[in-house]
Amino acid sequence: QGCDGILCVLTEKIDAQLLEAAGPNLKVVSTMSVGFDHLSLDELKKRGIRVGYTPDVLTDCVAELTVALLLATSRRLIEATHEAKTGGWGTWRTLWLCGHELANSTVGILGLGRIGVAIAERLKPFKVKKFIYTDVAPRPELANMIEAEYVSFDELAKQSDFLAVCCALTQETHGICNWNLFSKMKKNAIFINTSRGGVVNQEDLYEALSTGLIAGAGLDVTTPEPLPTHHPLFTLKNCVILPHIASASYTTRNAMSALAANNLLAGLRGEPMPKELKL
Ligand SMILES: O=CC(=O)O
Repeated sequence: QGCDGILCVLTEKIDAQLLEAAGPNLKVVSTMSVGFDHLSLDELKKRGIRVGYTPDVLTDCVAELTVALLLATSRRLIEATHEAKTGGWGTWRTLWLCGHELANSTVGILGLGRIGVAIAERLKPFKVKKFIYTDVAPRPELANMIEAEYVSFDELAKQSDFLAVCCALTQETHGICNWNLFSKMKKNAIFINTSRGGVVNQEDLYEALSTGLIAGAGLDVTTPEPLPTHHPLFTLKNCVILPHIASASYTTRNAMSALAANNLLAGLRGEPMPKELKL
């Protein structure tokens, strides 16, 4: 109540109720995140409150984690360490713990932005054959950087050996990764999500993974967060779940903190913010 600025993280909902409670002094909301689906932008705009966020500084870190999660899922690393530790490691067996490799594969990106480009740049040296992407419209400047081809949503589903979700959570993308998508994907496909849990219909994903419709999924984000430990997805060997750590390096979290603080201070002083969200 009565505060001039709010610095928040992605788990804190900034909605009408909170803004009402804060009252008319509130000038700026600064979130320490690139995502802003936890902010009611209409309500903020209506009240003339400025918004800061932290794009760019986390791109490399998030892309790196996405590649790590993709490899952990496709090469079954979590299962493998578990087997090694718990006595499952017997004689060398021809097809034991086989996974899927990136060489000669098609990688699909759902929502091509800075992070999608950074992921593709990192995957290219693994000898990926082709990058494809879909978005609301073609994004030639970004796509040219990674020689990615624009395809329809259906083609993305059909052609991808690896599918990385990199889009923001909006009304349009809510639940977009559902049975319609999974049922068109290849049996060997690996689904990776480091954006927001809300883009995935988790019941459909569970069905797809447990019936072998797709080969595996790596999720850094879920609904809800934390995902309850009894959630069915945790029972699946072909589902690797991380606790939303994509930007968790010391360097990146320090950069995000500093940027969020500087956004807040600039907003309070009525100066241009280093990274302001245009409302
Ligand atoms: O998920 C993390 C972020 O939005 O920064």
